[in-house]
Amino acid sequence: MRGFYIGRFQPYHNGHHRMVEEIAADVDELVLGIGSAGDSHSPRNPFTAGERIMMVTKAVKDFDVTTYAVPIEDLDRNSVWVSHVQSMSPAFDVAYSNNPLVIQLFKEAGVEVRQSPMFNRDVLEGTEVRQRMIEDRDWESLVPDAVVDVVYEIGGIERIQRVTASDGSEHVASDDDPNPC
Ligand SMILES: Nc1ncnc2c1ncn2[C@@H]1O[C@H](COP(=O)(O)OP(=O)(O)OP(=O)(O)O)[C@@H](O)[C@H]1O
Ligand SMILES: NC(=O)c1ccc[n+]([C@@H]2O[C@H](COP(=O)(O)O)[C@@H](O)[C@H]2O)c1
Repeated sequence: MRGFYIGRFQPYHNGHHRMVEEIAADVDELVLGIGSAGDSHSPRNPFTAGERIMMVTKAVKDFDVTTYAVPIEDLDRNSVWVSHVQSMSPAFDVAYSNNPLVIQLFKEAGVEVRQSPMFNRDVLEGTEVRQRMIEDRDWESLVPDAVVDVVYEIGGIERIQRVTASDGSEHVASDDDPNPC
C-alpha cells in the first residue's frame, strides 16, 4: 500500500517526522508532497521546493520506508486540486493529513483520509521554528539533525532573517548592498 502526505514543510520539523514515523508503520511506500512548491524567499515560505526535498529525503532515511518527494504547486481552484495532486504523484491508496481543507478535498474526491494526533504542537509548528530562526533562538532541537545540516548548507538562517527584515518595508539599494533589487 502507498500513502500520500502533503505539507509545506517550511521547514520539515519533528512533528512532521513523528507523523511520518507513524505512517511508515502503516504503508509500504510513501509519497511526500512538497506543497506550495512555487513559493520561496518569503517569511512564511523561506525555502525552495528543492531545498525542502533535500530536508525530507535526508530525514526519512531514519525510517524503513521507500519515499518519493514530489513538488506540488498551488492552484487557484480548490475544486480541481486533488486531480492536480494525482497528476503529479505516483498513485496512492490513502492520504494522511491534519489540515481541514486538505481532508475535505480528498474526502470529496473519494480518497480515503487518515489523521494523526498533533505531536507537541505548542512548539512543533513551522511558524514557531521560523520565529526562532529569525530571533536566533534554539530551533535546532525542533527539527531532525538532517534538517539542521541542510538549513546551514543553504544559508537558511541568513535568508529568513533577510526576507523577514525586508518584508513589507521599502528596500533602497546602495553600492555596498550585496543583493540589490
Ligand atoms: N506537531 C505536529 N504533529 C502532527 N502533525 C503536524 C504537526 N505539525 C504539522 N502537522 C501536520 O503536517 C501537515 C503539514 O503541516 P505544515 O507543513 O503546514 O506545518 P505547520 O507546522 O502547520 O506549519 P506552519 O506553521 O508553517 O503553517 C499538516 O497536515 C499539519 O496539520
Ligand atoms: N488549491 C490549492 O492549491 C490547494 C488546496 C489545498 C491545499 N493546498 C496545499 O497543500 C499544502 C497543504 O499543506 P499544509 O497542511 O502544510 O497547509 C499547502 O502547500 C497548501 O497550499 C493547495
